[in-house]
Amino acid sequence: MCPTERQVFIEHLEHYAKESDYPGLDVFICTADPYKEPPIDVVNTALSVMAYDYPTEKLSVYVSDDGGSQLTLFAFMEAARFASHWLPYCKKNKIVERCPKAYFASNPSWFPETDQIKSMYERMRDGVENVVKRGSSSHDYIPDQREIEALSRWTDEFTPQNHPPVIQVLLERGKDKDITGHDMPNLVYISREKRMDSAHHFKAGALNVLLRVSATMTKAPVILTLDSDMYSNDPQTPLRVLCYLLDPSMDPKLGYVQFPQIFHGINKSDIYGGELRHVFQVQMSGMDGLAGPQHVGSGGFFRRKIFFGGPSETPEMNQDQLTSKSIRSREVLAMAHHVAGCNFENQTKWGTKMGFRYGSLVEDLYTSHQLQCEGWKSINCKPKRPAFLGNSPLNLHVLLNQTTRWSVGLLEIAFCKYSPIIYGVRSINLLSGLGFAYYAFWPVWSIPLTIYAFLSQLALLNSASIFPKVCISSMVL
Ligand SMILES: O=c1ccn([C@@H]2O[C@H](COP(=O)(O)OP(=O)(O)O[C@H]3O[C@H](CO)[C@@H](O)[C@H](O)[C@H]3O)[C@@H](O)[C@H]2O)c(=O)[nH]1
Ligand SMILES: [Mn+2]
Repeated sequence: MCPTERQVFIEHLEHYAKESDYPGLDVFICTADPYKEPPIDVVNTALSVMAYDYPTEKLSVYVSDDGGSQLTLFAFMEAARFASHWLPYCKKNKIVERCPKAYFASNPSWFPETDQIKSMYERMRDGVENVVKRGSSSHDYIPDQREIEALSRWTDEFTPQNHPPVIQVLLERGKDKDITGHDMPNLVYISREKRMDSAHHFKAGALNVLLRVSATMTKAPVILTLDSDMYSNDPQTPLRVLCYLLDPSMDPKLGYVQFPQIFHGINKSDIYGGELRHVFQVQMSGMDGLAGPQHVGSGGFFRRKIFFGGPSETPEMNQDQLTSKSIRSREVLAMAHHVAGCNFENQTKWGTKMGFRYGSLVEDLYTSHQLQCEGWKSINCKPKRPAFLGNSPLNLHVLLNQTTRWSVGLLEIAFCKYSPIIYGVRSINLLSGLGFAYYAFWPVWSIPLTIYAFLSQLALLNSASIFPKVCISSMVL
């Protein structure tokens, strides 16, 4: 039991891995509602990771749109065009802040092309915001026939809860080039199939579709999960992760590297405690001193294989590599649509032994507990410059909604057969298990807290004493 803080030296990475040996990286970004999570913010998150200091031929970004919204797809079509200017701009000028919204808001140093890039960004932003305000994209503004066809899949029968899968490759590396002629990373939009009569399992279901679709296209050994509002704040983050994953002396059971969620825009007094400092700054370092921190939904770099069995098992994955084929080829797209179907998981181990686990709204804690019970370890990575920055609830209504969702999800974990107090007590060390149990039973705190909030006032009104008198003998204890 020893709270752990770690440090890596990225400049030493080159001593034990050449750039050509870096593993592929698939980034998963989830969004679920174009009105609650504005598409321009999701686009900013995607652009910030597309501009990572990582070999472009190894980088792919997959966006899951559970809102099944034409508006989000339209925003990404615009983003793909803007990316061809933004990525070379960042790399040429060694920009650190690669989320365009944050960059232009930060009063950046001015380069000769900054004015032009800024006005391009503003044009894209205004275009996307106007389309969201109007509620639909007008085909007159779209120059590309392929894009018009993609957007015309939104027919009258198409609703967010009932629609076929939509998968659109917006950028393909090796084919699409930026304005300087360099490759751009893959960018793929996915809206999985939804039917009223089949369970979609919320975010866990979306992530499992991303796991499968990416396996038909790129199958990178390393995966990063991000919420739509968590943009990258440091382009060197994947290299930092490689310092752990490629370290020859590292425990081979290391399954994932977790970054804390850090929020921006919280007011100084943080009246709702939205910073969650006890979780992200204190408890995760403590868990790191045991078997490792839990996954916190966003900012987790996973080895793909951990979703297919324990460290000693041979992963039950289809080994046929499709990576040599174009991701726009008919075969690859047919397979991708097939695995994004809502009946694909029937009678399979998805959600029980494979992928993100179903059964709790807090799928991150639930899945990472089970992964640790299977023997996987994790690491908490907390660099000085936050790797990601996200939004936290800024009003009481959103906060109460989030707390209710978390409480329901945590109690689902506390009282199921995978409850940390009964499941894995032998395979995971006792203190780690207690750590997970502490989270799972966290909503129970509401009972003593509510009593404490009312009892003293009621006692005062009724002139009753609730505390022992100083003179009684038990007070000595
Ligand atoms: O059916 C769904 C529901 C949610 N999401 C996405 O999941 C993410 C998190 O959902 P949000 O509504 O923002 O929940 P929060 O309570 O803010 O999220 C915290 O808690 C979740 C549950 O533990 C974690 O998954 C998140 O990473 C963590 O930031 C967002 O990007 C959503 O777009 C989906 O993709 N499909
Ligand atoms: Mn959120």
